[in-house]
Amino acid sequence: MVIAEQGSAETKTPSARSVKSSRPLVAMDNVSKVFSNGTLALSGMSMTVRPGEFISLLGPSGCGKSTALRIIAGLGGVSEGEIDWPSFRINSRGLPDGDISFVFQEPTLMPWQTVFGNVYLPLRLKGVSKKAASERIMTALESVGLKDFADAYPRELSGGMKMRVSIARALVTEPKLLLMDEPFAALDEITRQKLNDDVLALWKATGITVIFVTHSVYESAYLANRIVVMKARPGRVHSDFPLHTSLERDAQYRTSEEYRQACAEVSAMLSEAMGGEEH
Ligand SMILES: Nc1ncnc2c1ncn2[C@@H]1O[C@H](COP(=O)(O)OP(=O)(O)OP(=O)(O)O)[C@@H](O)[C@H]1O
Repeated sequence: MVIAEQGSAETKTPSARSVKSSRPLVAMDNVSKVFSNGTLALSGMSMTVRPGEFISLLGPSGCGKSTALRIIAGLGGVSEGEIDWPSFRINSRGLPDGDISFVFQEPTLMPWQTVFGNVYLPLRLKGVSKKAASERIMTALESVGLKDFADAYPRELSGGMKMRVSIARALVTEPKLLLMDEPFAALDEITRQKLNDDVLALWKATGITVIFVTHSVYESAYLANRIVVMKARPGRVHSDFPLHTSLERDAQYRTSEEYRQACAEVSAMLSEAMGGEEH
């Protein structure tokens, strides 16, 4: 059995690192979101995120995954319920200050800036001089394998490399929480798999907490040590469970019986969340 019982106290990660039951990073409590056009995107969504977790937020299109992620990032308010950031500094607007980075589906790079200049942006906005930022920028670029491309312009990079720049830009501020909204959906399968491995390596190396939105059962079963499946219309949590594996998540894992079983079980959970629809 790959999927552990819901609420199991210990969650093994790909590297068998155990997530300590410490103070949550973020807690969504009974959150509802109604947009100004009347769309009820979320209703009664609750989810607690603990340090060191790699959570995959999985659900059908339009179920409110991005909305939930944006609310966690402080990019959108709630209509009802509460969002609590017990581990973050809170600014005068009641929002977490720094410590959270967002990677979108599009790399959203500035074409007139070099790779270095793009990664510098969040530090520049914080008032850090280029000289003082330089080492951190180069470390972030090295962590995504782009140290030799600091002087290149986005037009000179492949889609996968642009996404790596976007990840380096998110990491350069050394955030506690990395929010990723279907970051690899537009990439070819091989590049996607490579970037999945890179994100796992970064997660293991830094101990950062990740919430990763995806449509893909395969991607979520490969990456996450906890899966939150959302139900649509209005969006809320359908199931929330840790994903145990005794294996390293690598090329061998992709062809293992354990991964096949994990995919089958996550897929069954997603079908249940969709009321038995095909996905
Ligand atoms: N700014 C907005 N104004 C009005 N409705 C919105 C807005 N943003 C999202 N919605 C609606 O809220 C619902 C949830 O959207 P959201 O983008 O969060 O879903 P999602 O699960 O991330 O979808 P997908 O997987 O297709 O990206 C959808 O019905 C969407 O049309």
